Amino acid sequence: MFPAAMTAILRSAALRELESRHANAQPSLMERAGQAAARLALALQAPLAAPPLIFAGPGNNGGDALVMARLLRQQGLQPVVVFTGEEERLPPDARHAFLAWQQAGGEVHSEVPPGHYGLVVDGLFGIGLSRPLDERYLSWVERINGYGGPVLALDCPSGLDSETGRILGAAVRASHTLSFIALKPGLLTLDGPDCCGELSVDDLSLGQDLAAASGGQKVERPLFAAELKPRPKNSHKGSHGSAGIIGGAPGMAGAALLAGRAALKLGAGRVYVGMLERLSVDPIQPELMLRPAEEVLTLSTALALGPGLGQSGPAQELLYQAIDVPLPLLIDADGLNLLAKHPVLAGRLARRSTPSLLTPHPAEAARLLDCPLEQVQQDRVAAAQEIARRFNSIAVLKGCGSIIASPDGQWFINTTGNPGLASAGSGDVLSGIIVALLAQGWPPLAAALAGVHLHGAAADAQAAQQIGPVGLTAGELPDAARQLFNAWMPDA
Ligand SMILES: NC(=O)C1=CN([C@@H]2O[C@H](COP(=O)(O)OP(=O)(O)OC[C@H]3O[C@@H](n4cnc5c(N)ncnc54)[C@H](O)[C@@H]3O)[C@@H](O)[C@H]2O)[C@@H](O)CC1
Ligand SMILES: [K+]
Repeated sequence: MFPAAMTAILRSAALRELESRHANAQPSLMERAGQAAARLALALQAPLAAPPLIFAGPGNNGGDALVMARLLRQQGLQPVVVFTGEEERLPPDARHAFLAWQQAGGEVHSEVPPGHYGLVVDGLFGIGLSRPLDERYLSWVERINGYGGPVLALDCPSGLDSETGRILGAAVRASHTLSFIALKPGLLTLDGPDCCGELSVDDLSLGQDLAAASGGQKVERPLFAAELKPRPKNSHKGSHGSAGIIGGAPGMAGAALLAGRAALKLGAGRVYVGMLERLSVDPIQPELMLRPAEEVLTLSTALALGPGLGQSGPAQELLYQAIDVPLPLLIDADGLNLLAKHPVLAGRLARRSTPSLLTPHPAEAARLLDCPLEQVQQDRVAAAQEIARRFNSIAVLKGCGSIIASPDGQWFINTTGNPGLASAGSGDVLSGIIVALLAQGWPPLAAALAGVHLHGAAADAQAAQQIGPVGLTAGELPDAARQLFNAWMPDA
């Protein structure tokens, strides 16, 4: 198992609750945070050939930075501290750290003294950032980003909203971020991954409390490893389910074929593709069985509806019928747009007793929630949870740091993947991967987690060979995903 701290993601309310329960801990949580930061700085070694430049802000994040400065000084380093707050307005723990720094002989500066610095430490703001940066802080962030050497952000890169991953005016671009207690959603989604650099977590010895804390989890293989089962030698194609893909209106046949090819390569025993565009064979992948869409509804053991479906009358009718078939059902693309337009269909979906999965990108999510796109991106976790709740479905909100939410309130953030996935057809491949797992009998949440994780990991594997991120095509993903999936399987 992964240690809980590597996977737990807490929103600030849960973090504050944990912090207040440990308000009298010895050493204090702030002392532990400073120790962890000093340890990481020392481990980075090379940047310490010159003094570290440590920015300490007006709150407890600044307090962490001041503890760190004191501990580095004890190690014989000569940190230079720039303090941007007001001493008399510091919260108690940070004020204590401020006085301890002074008692240890440290000085605080209000401007950066000229000199050469080996490492810049960003202790301006953590989870307490509550409004966009003003001119003064914009200019501090610009200075930090213009420095050019390694930058270690404490808890969260300043300017990044740790709840949501939004940049509030400007944000520090760190080379390393050390998150305290647990991960935060904003580090993993939207703009967070571009700001954090190499992300690590120190649980400040609260690991025991994390399992009980209410929050989400980073998607890691142990979450679905129980479903990675070697195949019995005595297998036949009927043993591995039949994935059905419905979509492919005239002019959009490629979407359904991509999903079908992905489903085939992720191990569905049979793949039926029911297209509105009547093709008789996929010459690239003749294993795909192309059938009238209505037939696919009855032949499959799991369904994905939407890739290239269009929003015609027949498309709407197919969605209506698919909702009524008691099989695991994934809905993507125009299937989602139809759901958003037709509340009757949405109501029927929410009342289904077999599992449903929705895989919107942010614009589709906004249509489902009938809200502006910005509202979805302002809080991606909340948006995914609301879709899951409203449609009684597992929701996969795609984008940088895809969010997976289930109707029972669980939520997850996936961190595999790269900009190579931001291209046409990539979502169709994801649908194909997930429906293949559903067809093979995977529980729906495990199928969604594994599918999203694998899809991203396949893109990462391609990028590692310079087949991307620029120019990675969706058609190149299924082979890479297949290779990884087989590598992840335990030996028989
Ligand atoms: N409270 C605790 O027990 C612990 C807190 N820790 C640290 O404390 C941080 C949270 O501390 P705080 O709640 O004090 O919050 P921060 O230190 O993140 O910032 C809050 C301060 O910044 C000001 N502020 C917010 N947005 C601003 C803006 N845009 N421009 C100018 N000023 C702004 C607030 O008025 C407040 O003074 C965590 O991220 C973590 O680094 C750690 O030491 C672990 C323990
Ligand atoms: K920070």
